[in-house]
Amino acid sequence: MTALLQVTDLKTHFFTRDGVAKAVDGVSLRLDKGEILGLVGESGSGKSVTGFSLLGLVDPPGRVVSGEIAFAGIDLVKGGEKAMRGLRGKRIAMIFQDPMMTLNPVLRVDTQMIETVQAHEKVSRATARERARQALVQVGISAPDERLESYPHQFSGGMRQRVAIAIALLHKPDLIIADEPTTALDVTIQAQILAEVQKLCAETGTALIWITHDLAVVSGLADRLAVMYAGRIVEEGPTAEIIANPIHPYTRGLIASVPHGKPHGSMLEQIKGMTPSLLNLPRGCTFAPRCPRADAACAQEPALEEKAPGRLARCVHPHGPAQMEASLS
Ligand SMILES: Nc1ncnc2c1ncn2[C@@H]1O[C@H](COP(=O)(O)OP(=O)(O)OP(=O)(O)O)[C@@H](O)[C@H]1O
Repeated sequence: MTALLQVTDLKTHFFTRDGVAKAVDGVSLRLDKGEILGLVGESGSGKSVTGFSLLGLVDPPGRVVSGEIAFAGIDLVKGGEKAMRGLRGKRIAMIFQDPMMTLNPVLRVDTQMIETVQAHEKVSRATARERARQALVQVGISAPDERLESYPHQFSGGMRQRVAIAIALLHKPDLIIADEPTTALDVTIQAQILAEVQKLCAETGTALIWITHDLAVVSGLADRLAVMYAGRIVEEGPTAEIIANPIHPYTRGLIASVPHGKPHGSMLEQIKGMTPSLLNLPRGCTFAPRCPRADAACAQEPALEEKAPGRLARCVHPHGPAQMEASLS
């Protein structure tokens, strides 16, 4: 089956005065129709830049230097801004952490939503308004007629994010890229929005890339996880399998630092050390200086390899089921 999205060896670098920051350095991803991928990693690992690259939204001093982004068979890197402009907002939509990246503070919600519909489709204002109304209902906003006549500042943070999600859904996109959209919201609202987005994607067959530093958020949402570290994917596979049995020591560290499901007051583990500066990456495995398993073999840069069926990891000392059991007992 042809993938909806096939990213191959994508490199997006920032050419700064202090040197070249390889924010995305050889990322490959595949996403099928309706699939949900969680892109996780600590701050600065290159998750957002990956998302922005897929939408052609990387600004100088950054640029996509090489690789291929095939969306529904269209090469977006070769096609450049022209190919992207026809898809962005229509077949590929983005939801940002700050809904005000989507919303215009000085326009009423109906004006913005109607304009969004009419930007890609020749429909009457009344039809566009009805579509906007339905989209608000879909994301759980009650009294949609009244809400349409409001300005963004008249909404709570959670409601504003729902409106931004409704805008992303207006054209029933094939793919939504969501960059930490619930991070600023309290946990109850987060859970509600996650459940709604999951339901909407299932209903419409929309694929989703959910970018987050919080493994707990995506563990119940994503079909597959891709874990990023210093611009690269270090582990990829089905969510349930990764959570139950992480292969890469970094993923294992991320899981150990999640409070979810652990008794109140229990100690959480921290991954030692700091994320490295992209301008000064260690040679070989970039995680080695923080890794409890590192030894001389890690001086060689590991490749992303299949360690078990459907399970990829970039590590020469991967955890396996046997070691997992031994270390947990
Ligand atoms: N405008 C920029 N100029 C220079 N370097 C940048 C710029 N934007 C991003 N970078 C580099 O890319 C790296 C990855 O950034 P990115 O925003 O993708 O990280 P992230 O994993 O999404 O983290 P966060 O959750 O904090 O956004 C940054 O650490 C920085 O080195």
